[in-house]
Parts: sequence; C-alpha cells; structure tokens
Amino acid sequence: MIQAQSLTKRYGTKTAVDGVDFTVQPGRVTGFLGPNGAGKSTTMRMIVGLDRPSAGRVTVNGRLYREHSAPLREVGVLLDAKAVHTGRSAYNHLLAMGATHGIGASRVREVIELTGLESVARKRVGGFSLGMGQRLGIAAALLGDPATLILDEPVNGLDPEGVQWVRHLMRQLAAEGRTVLLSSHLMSEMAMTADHLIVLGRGRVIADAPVADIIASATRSTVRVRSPHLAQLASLCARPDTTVTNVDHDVLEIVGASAAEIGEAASRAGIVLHELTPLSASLEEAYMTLTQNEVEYRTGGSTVQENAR
Ligand SMILES: Nc1ncnc2c1ncn2[C@@H]1O[C@H](COP(=O)(O)OP(=O)(O)OP(=O)(O)O)[C@@H](O)[C@H]1O
Repeated sequence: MIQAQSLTKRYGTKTAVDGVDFTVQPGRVTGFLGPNGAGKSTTMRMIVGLDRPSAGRVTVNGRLYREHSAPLREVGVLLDAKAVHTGRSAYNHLLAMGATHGIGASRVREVIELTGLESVARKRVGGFSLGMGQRLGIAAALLGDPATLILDEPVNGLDPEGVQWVRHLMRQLAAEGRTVLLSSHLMSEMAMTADHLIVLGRGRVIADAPVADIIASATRSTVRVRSPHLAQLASLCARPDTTVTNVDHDVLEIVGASAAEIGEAASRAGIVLHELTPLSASLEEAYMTLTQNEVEYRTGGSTVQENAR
C-alpha cells in the first residue's frame, strides 16, 4: 500500500506537487494519470526516495522508502528505462542489482524468462532497443518479488505484443494481491489495464475513483437509436435536458435519456425501433473533460499557463 499525506514538492517558486493525499490499495491496478507536467513523475520519485518532499510524506507499506532495509524486496520501480546505459549484459546487470539484496542467479534467470529476455540476456544493455530496455526495466522491478510495483510509462516503446504482455502482467500482479501503480498517457490501454485511477492536474488530485465511475461522472451517456420513423422519434425525445443528433437518415444519437426511457417512450407512441444501443463513453473522453482546465502546456494556444489557479 502507498499512502501520501499532504505530499508537496516545490522547485524554487514552482509547486510541482501541491499537498496531495491518496492511498494506492493492494489487489488492484491503479492508473496514475495527468497532463504533461501534472506532477506524476515527481510524485513517483518522492515515493521511492529519489526526491525529498518539501512538505508532507509518502509511505510504502507503512514506512518511508529509505526506512526499508531491503527496498528491492519491498518496492519494484521502473522510472526511466533509458537510464540504464551499461556495458554489462542484461544478465550481469540484474545479477549486480540482486547482489545488494542477496538475490542470486536463479531469481535473475526467472525474471529474464518472465520478461522474455532470454535471447538477449548475454548482450550488452547499451545496445538494447527501447522495447528491450523497457523489458529489462520491468525485470529489474520484479527482481525482489516485491509487494508493491511502481511503473512510469512501462509500455513506452513496446510493440503491440509487448503492450498486451505488460497489461496481462500488471493484471496478474494485482490479482496476486500486490499494489500496482502505473502511469501512462495511453488512455485506451489504461482503460483496459487499470481498476482505479488517480488523476493529477497541476500538482493536485482532481480524481481518485474506479475507472468506471470516472467515465460515468465525466461524460453523459449517449444512446444510438435506429428507426424508420425518425422524425416522430426525434420530436418524442426532444426535451430541454436532452440533445438529439441526426447522424444518419435512420439513426439518432440521444444524450440525456437512458435506453430504457427511450424504448418505453417509443413503445407508448407505437414507434418501431430497429436498434437501441447505449454507447459507452471512452476513458479518453472522460479524461479530456476532467483535465480540460488543468493543462499546463497546451497545443496551439497561447502556450504556458503556469499556476493559473
Ligand atoms: N528538477 C526540477 N526542477 C524544476 N522543476 C521541475 C523539476 N522536475 C519537475 N519540475 C517541474 O515540476 C512539474 C511536474 O513535473 P513532472 O515531471 O512531475 O510531471 P509529469 O506529470 O510527470 O509530466 P510528464 O507527463 O510530462 O512526464 C513540471 O512543471 C516540471 O517542469
């Protein structure tokens, strides 16, 4: 479990993380989202003791990271896979890491196999592709068989098979009861991988809820209706609180009424329906709505809006 209390980080006059409180629970995958510069990496760095909070605290399994006597066994971390530029082989790199914690060759071989690195394990890490580097970073995070995993953009640079592999691995680690905190800018991937989301915007928590709740609360449900009596149906559904859009000669999309309400109203009026489909909103839409006022670096606009609040 990871617990942040009033966690704050200031760099000079810039407040990167602004008094955040959250708990990352075991047994589920928690996605860590937010626009560029929202404070995700800074928060992750503070969790693992790479940055010192200006105020507040963050603990892993009840203790500050530096208080753990064998941190690799407590928390597995992938923060910057590109940071490993070494002349060592992947095998020797992992062996050297493990040596600090009494982790030997058999566990190194296990994580190499788990991450699909067998064929390159004896090659120099310096020559690894981005995807291989990510796999090695994940292998390093898993080395100590930790109860908590923190991974910043783990699918960055992976091919579709690799992305799917990470998804399954994260789900499996959470199912084993581990705490998994994962950041990614790929919303569709996050929607498939995470159970719960913590969303940061300009250093503050703007949402902390199950994925389904975030999608439901940040978007309005849309229902797609197909009927040979479209004009009648459109006037039946036109209410001050609904938006009715004619998307095809026989198709309406209605926002603000449920499929049940539309179906029952059509039935009472004797209108034949050929389709009645609730359209599920995407996490991407919900995320865009949530963060629309939280973007620090906006494309095409007048650029930077630092600390506008
Ligand atoms: N060492 C530093 N010195 C000064 N400012 C910093 C430093 N590290 C981060 N910042 C600033 O703190 C803010 C939060 O940065 P951070 O990297 O944590 O955001 P992020 O959410 O991880 O962004 P991204 O999605 O781009 O990785 C940004 O405005 C960034 O410029």
